Amino acid sequence: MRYVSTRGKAPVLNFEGAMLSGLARDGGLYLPETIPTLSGLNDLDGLPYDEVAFRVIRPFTGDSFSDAELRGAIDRAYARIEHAAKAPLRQLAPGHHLLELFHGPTLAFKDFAMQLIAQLFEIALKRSGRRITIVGATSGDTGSAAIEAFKGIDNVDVFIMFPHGRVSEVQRRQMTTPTAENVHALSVTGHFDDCQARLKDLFNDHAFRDAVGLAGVNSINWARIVAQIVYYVTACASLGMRPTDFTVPTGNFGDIFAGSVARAMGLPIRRLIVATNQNDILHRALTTGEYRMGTVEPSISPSMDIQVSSNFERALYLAYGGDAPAVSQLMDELRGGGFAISQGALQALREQYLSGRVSEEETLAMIRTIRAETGEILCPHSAVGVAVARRHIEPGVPMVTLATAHPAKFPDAVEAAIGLRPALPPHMARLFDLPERVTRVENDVEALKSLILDRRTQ
Ligand SMILES: Cc1ncc(COP(=O)(O)O)c(C=O)c1O
Ligand SMILES: N[C@@H](CCOP(=O)(O)O)C(=O)O
Repeated sequence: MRYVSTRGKAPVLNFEGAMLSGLARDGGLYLPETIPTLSGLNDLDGLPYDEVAFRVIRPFTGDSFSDAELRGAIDRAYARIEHAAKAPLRQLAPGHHLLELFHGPTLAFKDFAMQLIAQLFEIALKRSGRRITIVGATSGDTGSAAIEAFKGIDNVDVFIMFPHGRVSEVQRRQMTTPTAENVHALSVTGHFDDCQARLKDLFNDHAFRDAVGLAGVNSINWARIVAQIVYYVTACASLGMRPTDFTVPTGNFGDIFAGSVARAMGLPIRRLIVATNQNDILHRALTTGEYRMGTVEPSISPSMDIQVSSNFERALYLAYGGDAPAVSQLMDELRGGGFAISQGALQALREQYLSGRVSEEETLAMIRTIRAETGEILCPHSAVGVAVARRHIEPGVPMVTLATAHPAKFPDAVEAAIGLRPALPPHMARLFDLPERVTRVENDVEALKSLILDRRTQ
């Protein structure tokens, strides 16, 4: 399996190379040259999650990992997800199901991919003896999942940038309370897009990149996307492999893009619906054909307060028929504030994705409604998804909404909706008693570089 960059000017790599690179050297994102077909779809129902994960991920990894290495990594990763089904489906209403992705150690869907890639990084680094520096940008959940998954792993230093004052207190404490010396939480002035832009600046400085062995674990990393395909497969298997719709709370477009790869592998996914909060650039782009940046308004679903949606580049690459120069041109225009999608590409995108936007009031109302109707307490991101899904349910077609985080990660929003604060699970009971370790950093790439050079293990 060979991986190519969306911008067409980076070396073609195998799975391990693409995984350890994160962002391609030309600034683009890696994609496989072809998407493999998943055989035996009708034999998957009832199989353990780990077995389905092996069958889904194996075709992407090529000769990078032996079967035994991949199975071992999967077993160790998913042993940490505290639900027998790992990603259980819960019926909210006839025909509407919630795919619960928050039973991992940091209570968000990110654990599914992060736990696995930490295992794969460890195997690859042990084999090569290389040392790397992971830098990540987070609006709260990627960072906590990365710190949890990579803390204490040999040959890796981890630096996570989060926007100062714009993550929930639980998310911040998940990043600032671990004591492992190889992890560093950085509170950056600005918003998530600033963190993500600085991350790309670091990758695009090749001298720095090579000096520190820079690697990325955001969903710019193809290995993240691969691991996120698996739960679409288990959901379809549980629903009898019949045409099914999915609604996905969306920010960086990684989770929904994994759904489109699942469909390309042969899954009977009928519609993929992008659900955004008031930061609705993706909904506007799919509706109008114009991808134009405005200002980010902090919301009660902060993990989706994003304007530069990194994986949209992968979707554009496919919609433009693999025309890397066209994608590079759009990304240049994005630096000036936005771009217009060609008619042909817009039509191709609309064949792949529908979309909807949910206001703050609608999000709160949906948390209340679902609590009253079913007893389930949604996190605000999942509530955005459920609200959009309910506009699109059609008789006879199951709708699955991805529940991307546990409500206890966002107690203020939940309390504003239903007047109670959901309890953290027992393994996080001491979170508010632990001392925090965090460094304040300006939104400045040179300041970040010197901090990383200074703190990383030599
Ligand atoms: C809880 C939660 N829901 C939804 C999203 C959006 O997912 P994606 O960035 O893959 O679109 C995120 C952040 O990524 C998140 O943390
Ligand atoms: N919502 C995310 C933003 C980063 O997303 P990623 O999937 O690209 O890592 C977060 O919680 O950090």
